[in-house]
Amino acid sequence: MEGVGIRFPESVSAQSVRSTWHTSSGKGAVSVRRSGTLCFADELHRIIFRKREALVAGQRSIMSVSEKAAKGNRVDETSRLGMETMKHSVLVTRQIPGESLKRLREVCEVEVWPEAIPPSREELCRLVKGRHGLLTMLSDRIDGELMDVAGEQLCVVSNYAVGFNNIDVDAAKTRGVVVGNTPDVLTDATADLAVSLLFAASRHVLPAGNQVREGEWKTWEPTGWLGVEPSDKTLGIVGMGRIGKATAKRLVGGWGMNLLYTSRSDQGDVEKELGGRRVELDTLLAESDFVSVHVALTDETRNLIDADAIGKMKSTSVLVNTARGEIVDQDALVDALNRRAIFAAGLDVTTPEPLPADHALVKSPHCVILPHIGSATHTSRNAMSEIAVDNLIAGLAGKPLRCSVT
Ligand SMILES: NC(=O)C1=CN([C@@H]2O[C@H](COP(=O)(O)OP(=O)(O)OC[C@H]3O[C@@H](n4cnc5c(N)ncnc54)[C@H](OP(=O)(O)O)[C@@H]3O)[C@@H](O)[C@H]2O)C=CC1
Ligand SMILES: O=C(O)C(=O)CO
Repeated sequence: MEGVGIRFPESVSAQSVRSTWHTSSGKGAVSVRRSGTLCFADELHRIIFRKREALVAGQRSIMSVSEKAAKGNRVDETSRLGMETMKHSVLVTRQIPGESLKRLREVCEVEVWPEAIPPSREELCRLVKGRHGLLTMLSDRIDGELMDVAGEQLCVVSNYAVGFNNIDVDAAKTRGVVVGNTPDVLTDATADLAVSLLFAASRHVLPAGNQVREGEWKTWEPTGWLGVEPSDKTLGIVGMGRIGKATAKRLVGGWGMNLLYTSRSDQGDVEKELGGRRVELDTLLAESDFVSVHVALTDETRNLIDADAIGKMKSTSVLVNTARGEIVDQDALVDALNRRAIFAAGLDVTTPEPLPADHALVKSPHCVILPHIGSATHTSRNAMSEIAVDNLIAGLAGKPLRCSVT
């Protein structure tokens, strides 16, 4: 019997290759050489040579079936065989830093969207067709419709972010698509930025700096640019997750702030370590001098900080948001800042992103807005690339993701 030249790893037994082929194709004699090459009987051999495309499609469906069966983190031999015998096709929706894409290219056919601006919905729909995996950005909306456009073979979406509100996780689950994210490695960078925003907003850092740039700095003013200080004041952390905790550690440890926080889950360790008190949101807003938002964006947290919530804050307080723009009602925030109902705000996230330059928040002298740069350090972004690629490769192989949200 002649060999068709499809190699499989030594770790996969000849018997399992034979039975995998038989159960998946339902026909065709097969033999397995010691060299680790799968060989087919004549007729099938000819078919395969004439219609190589069909073989690839067949293997794709083997993969798709086996990976859907492998949900629940089971790895089966078919998946491993598939990894060895075919090249998956993946789309990376933006250039990402670091070397990890080289690793991806060794196991997959990789297309990277080359532009700095994300693909439009229409372009994304065109690009995802036939892909087995997607490495996506937080600006890409990955919903059931898009997954259907991609096709049944899609098995993994690896988000280049810890937040995954851009992905319809339920739609992914029902389609047997696993979803990964990149937690932990960006926690310090994002907490550092939350603290930077807190100071920038409370000390007018940007408008004061602009005065110098614009040649408007006339003299030292005893009453100019007066701000507020965090030392010994009360910090309110909305959402005591990884970044919330890291932000609290910096401000409680460094500036001796008192800590209030909201959390659905018990955070006994935070109370022990930082002496914080878990309270209802209303209490936190009313008693805090600085409020920093760190909850994930979900249907329950959308507009969590609305006009009513902002109305409970002290007129001397500062609001910081590094989580997601949709968590804060921006119209209510504009109104509060204009009325000086709160002292200032520092935002790394807005809705939409980018926020138009003529938006009232951009124009407000009491609001500092950054272009969503919380995780933008070499260390964090390189580490995010590594995790995102690890997630993608694991998902294609039907293995448990390094960081999974499904
Ligand atoms: N600006 C930037 O560049 C970055 C922004 N982010 C944003 O920060 C967020 C937090 O990241 P991270 O700390 O790593 O995530 P975590 O999962 O550790 O923390 C998320 C927090 O959100 C809370 N939460 C989740 N769902 C709800 C809900 N329905 N109602 C109330 N609270 C809820 C969780 O509370 P509970 O314990 O009660 O479940 C938890 O405290 C990300 O989701 C992302 O949106 C992240 C990185 C960089
Ligand atoms: O990871 C996230 O969720 C971000 O917003 C950017 O790193």
